[in-house]
Amino acid sequence: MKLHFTKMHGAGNDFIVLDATAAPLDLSAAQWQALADRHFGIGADQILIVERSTRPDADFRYRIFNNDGGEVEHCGNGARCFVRFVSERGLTSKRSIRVEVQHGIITLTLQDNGEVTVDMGAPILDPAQVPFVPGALPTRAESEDTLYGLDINGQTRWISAVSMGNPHAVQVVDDVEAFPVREEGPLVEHHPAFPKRVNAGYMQIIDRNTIHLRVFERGAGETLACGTGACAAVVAGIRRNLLDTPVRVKTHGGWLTIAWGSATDSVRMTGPAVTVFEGTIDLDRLNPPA
Ligand SMILES: N[C@H](CCC[C@H](N)C(=O)O)C(=O)O
Repeated sequence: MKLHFTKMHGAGNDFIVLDATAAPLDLSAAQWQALADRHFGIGADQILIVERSTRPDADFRYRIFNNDGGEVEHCGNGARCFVRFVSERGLTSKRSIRVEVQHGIITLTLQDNGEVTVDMGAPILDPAQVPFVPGALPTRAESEDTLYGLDINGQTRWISAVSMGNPHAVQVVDDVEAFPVREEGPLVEHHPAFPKRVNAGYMQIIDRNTIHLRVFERGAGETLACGTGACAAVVAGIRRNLLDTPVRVKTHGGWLTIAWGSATDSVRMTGPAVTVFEGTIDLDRLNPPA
């Protein structure tokens, strides 16, 4: 089965984008994983599926698969690429579109300078909805936020639990480049207090309007940037009274700008969305390792 795809990235977080507006695309988790494999397939952090929405209040539907083959609720960098994709392929003449994701409707807008702004909706702060089950974990109040102490390799790591539709555990660290993100990230990702696993964010506060951020993503490992992770980190930093909106977020793949007014406000993310190349792949020839 031949598949036409577009390879894109948002601040270095890279995607295979597939147009399923004419016909549905339902592959197995193993096939998604094979497509995203960087040696046996095309290679990407996530796969984005573009569909028409059946809802009257949305133009498109957006499905996301991590490179481990699992379907997830949201992808912020992917949302920016989504609107560039539908615009470049002539699937819409609108510059601002409403897109149905698992947890609601988001609005994506192509800016005149080529960047994209996404209204990501309000953060979800109720632990049960993250989902996060703190149980008897130690807690610490800091301004409006409640921090939870995870035992990671015998060290207590204090995290904020935030959902942007997908789960995030955000830590503040002194030096994000020196921190053992790749060693500790998987331990946070699979911590039993997160029944659906979790994206592990590590932010260094540069000043009240600037952070450096690394994210060990659920189902993908450390990526060059994580859009929902940047939103979750800024929400946590503002609630801890460490940051003021708007916040510039430096990632290994580039800069994002995140704005958030208050608890019920939407988080607004602005950043790049780049089309790298297009191609065709024959699914029947994909031979991932057993
Ligand atoms: N790994 C994430 C999905 C992709 C999020 C990220 N690439 C973004 O830009 O938000 C999860 O399992 O929730």
